[in-house]
Amino acid sequence: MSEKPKLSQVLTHGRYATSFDAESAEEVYDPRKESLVRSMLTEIGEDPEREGLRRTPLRVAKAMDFLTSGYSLSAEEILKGAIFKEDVKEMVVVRDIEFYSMCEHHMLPFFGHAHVGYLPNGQVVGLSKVARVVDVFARRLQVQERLTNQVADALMEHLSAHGVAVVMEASHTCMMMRGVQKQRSTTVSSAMRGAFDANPSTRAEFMSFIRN
Ligand SMILES: Nc1nc2c(ncn2[C@@H]2O[C@H](COP(=O)(O)OP(=O)(O)OP(=O)(O)O)[C@@H](O)[C@H]2O)c(=O)[nH]1
Ligand SMILES: [Zn+2]
Repeated sequence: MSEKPKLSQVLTHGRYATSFDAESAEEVYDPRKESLVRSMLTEIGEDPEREGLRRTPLRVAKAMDFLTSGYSLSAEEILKGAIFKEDVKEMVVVRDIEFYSMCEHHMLPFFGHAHVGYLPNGQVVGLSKVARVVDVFARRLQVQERLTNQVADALMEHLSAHGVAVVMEASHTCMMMRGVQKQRSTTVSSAMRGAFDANPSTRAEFMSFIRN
């Protein structure tokens, strides 16, 4: 795709197309969001017309759409068609799935790794879909605890598994760049469902997999 599309450019998530304002010959993507970003730039004392910032409202609008694209996706859509019968009973763990989300308090990034385990009940899921489900919920405004629970509940619902375990470890830039300014603290959250909740040895096995 060329840098400057002739008339329109459909983004990968297909929500908006870019076009050109005939009068100013400026690329336009989402006029309302771009206008809000321009106002924000003015409010913080910047000049939205200076060269380095001219395309910033458009870039920010596109970035925000990507970072919140999880609202228009569902775990069900991702998982349906990716679950297949397999006579497996042993625990499956996908670990170190990197994710990027935004805290709903400050709209600043928090990011880290998710570890997801499940106990199959006669069917397994395509492994990439586990990571995609993490992204569906991460690309929204979140708190880490809710994100962790949503991933666990979605997998539990659609896999008909004996159990699901999710552990997330993240750094919150709202605690690093501002506020309490703690650079090295990380937050760990967990959600245990089914056998992982009921059975300490199942939970311990999962924890041993993600520690090594
Ligand atoms: N539980 C939880 N809290 C979060 C998460 N992300 C950010 N927070 C916290 O949300 C809280 C918001 O509290 P407020 O006191 O309203 O915000 P604030 O005045 O900006 O707080 P400080 O960050 O302490 O300056 C802060 O303690 C943040 O650290 C998260 O994912 N989970
Ligand atoms: Zn925050």
